[in-house]
Amino acid sequence: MATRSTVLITGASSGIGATYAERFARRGHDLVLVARDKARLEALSARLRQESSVVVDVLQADLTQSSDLAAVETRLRDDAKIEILINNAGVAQSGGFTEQTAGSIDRLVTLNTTALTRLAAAIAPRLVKAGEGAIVNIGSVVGFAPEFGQSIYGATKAFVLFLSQGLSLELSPKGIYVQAVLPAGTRTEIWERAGIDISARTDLMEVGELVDAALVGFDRRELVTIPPLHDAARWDALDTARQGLLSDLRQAHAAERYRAGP
Ligand SMILES: NC(=O)C1=CN([C@@H]2O[C@H](COP(=O)(O)OP(=O)(O)OC[C@H]3O[C@@H](n4cnc5c(N)ncnc54)[C@H](OP(=O)(O)O)[C@@H]3O)[C@@H](O)[C@H]2O)C=CC1
Ligand SMILES: CC(=O)[C@H](N)C(=O)O
Repeated sequence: MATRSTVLITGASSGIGATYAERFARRGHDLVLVARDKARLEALSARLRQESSVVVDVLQADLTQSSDLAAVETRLRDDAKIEILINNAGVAQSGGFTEQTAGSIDRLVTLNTTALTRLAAAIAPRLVKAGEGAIVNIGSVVGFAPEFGQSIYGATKAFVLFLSQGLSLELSPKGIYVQAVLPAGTRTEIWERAGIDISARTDLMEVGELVDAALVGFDRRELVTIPPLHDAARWDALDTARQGLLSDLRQAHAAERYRAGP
C-alpha cells in the first residue's frame, strides 16, 4: 500500500471516526471524511490540513438515505487513491425491544449493517483488482453479548463480526486486509445521542486509547481486534471452539435426541 493512500472514514464527524481521521492524518494519509454534519467535518478537515499537511475531502452523506449512500459508493468505486475504508458510522439503540418503532429499527439496521456492507461491496472489487487495500469494520463486544441488552444493536454488531470474518476468508487470499474492531464502552457522543446516561460509568475507555489500540491491531494485520480484552487467548479459545463445531454441524441425519419417540 502506498504511504499516502487515501482513507475514507464514515462517521468521521465525532468520536471514533474523528479520532481515526486524526491518527491517519498524522501518518500522512489523505482523507475522505463522511458524515451528515458538514460543519463539523469542515472544521475537522481544516484542522487536519493545517496540522498534518494532508488533503482532506468532505463528503456530506446520510448513509440511511439511498441517494447519499449511492454517492459514497460511487466515490469508493471510482477514486483509485482510496485504498482503506474505515466503516465506522453507527448508532446505538435507544430503549428496549418493545420500545422500538419501525423507523428506529430501520435506521439502526440500515446504518449499522446495510450501509456498511454496501460500502465494503463498493470498494472490494477495485481493491481486489489492485491486489491490495484494507477494509476496517467497527463492530462491538455487544455483538457476542446478548446479556448486555440492546438486542437489535447487538445483532447488527454480530452481523459486522460475521461479515468481517467471511470477507477476510474471501478477500485476504486476494491481498485485501479485513479487520473487525470490537470496542467495549468508549467515551463518545453515541451514548448521549441514544439517551443513555453514562455519568456514573467508570468502565468506559477513552476514545484515543481505543483507536490507538485498534491501529496496533491494524498494523499487525489482526482479523479481530478487541482493545478491552486483556487476555487474547480468551478470544482465540472461543474462536477455536467455534471452528471445532463446524465438522459436527454438517450431518445428514438429525441428532439422536431429536428422533421421534416417547
Ligand atoms: N462508543 C462506544 O461505546 C462504542 C461504539 N462502537 C461503534 O463505534 C462506531 C462509532 O461510534 P462512536 O464514535 O462511539 O459514536 P459517535 O456518535 O461519536 O459517532 C457516530 C458517527 O456516525 C455518524 N452518523 C450517525 N448517523 C449517521 C448517518 N445516518 N449517516 C452518516 N453518518 C452517521 C455521526 O455523524 P453525523 O451525526 O454528523 O452524521 C458520527 O460521526 C459505531 O459504529 C458504534 O456502534 C462500538 C462499541 C462501543
Ligand atoms: C455504544 C453502545 O451503546 C454499546 N453499549 C456498545 O458498547 O457498543
